[in-house]
Amino acid sequence: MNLFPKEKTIFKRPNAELIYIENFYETGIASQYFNHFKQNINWQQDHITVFGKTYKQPRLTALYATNDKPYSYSGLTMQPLYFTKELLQIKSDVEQEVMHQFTTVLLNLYRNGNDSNGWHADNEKELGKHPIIASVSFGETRSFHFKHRHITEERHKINLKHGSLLIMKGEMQEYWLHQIPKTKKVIGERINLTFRTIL
Ligand SMILES: O=C(O)CCC(=O)C(=O)O
Ligand SMILES: [Fe+2]
Repeated sequence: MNLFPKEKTIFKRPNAELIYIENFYETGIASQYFNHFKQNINWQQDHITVFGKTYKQPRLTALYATNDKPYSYSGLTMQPLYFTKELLQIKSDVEQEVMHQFTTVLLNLYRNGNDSNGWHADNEKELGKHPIIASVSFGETRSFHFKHRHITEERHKINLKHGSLLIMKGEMQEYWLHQIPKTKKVIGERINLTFRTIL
């Protein structure tokens, strides 16, 4: 039980709302989760197809869900494994904060600064219109960039820290793109969990 109120930063932008909670998990707990997921998740390097060309994804991923619904993006279909006890605990912590139920978590392991996640929106049709996406980060801080599709001045960054929670809602996936760019800095690993709802 955390007796300190969690500090929330709310970014209200045209067609989007983001909420960032830096200390969602305290450092010690976040480090335990990092080590646990590093060892126990079924990490895979899948191939994606973009504009007819096939590439190795520049990070490792895994999919877990409370149902058997697959998740498809960039020409790739992932079949989920069933949630583990640790993933269920985090899902329940996040659900209490967001007041929304999730079915699925996509995990990303960025092995170093060369791993990345290119400009995209989480707008697959199985997520429904205007999905709520909750993203938990463990390990190395990485910069999360987001830009509006039509308003060029609307371009922002948030450093996603160890133990943080970022919530994306509203029309964000329709009007904005986001990415985790590569960095030339020599940095360690980062694990990210993005909770989604696929019914
Ligand atoms: O690693 C992150 O913080 C973002 C992950 C992401 O955008 C995704 O998996 O769709
Ligand atoms: Fe995303």
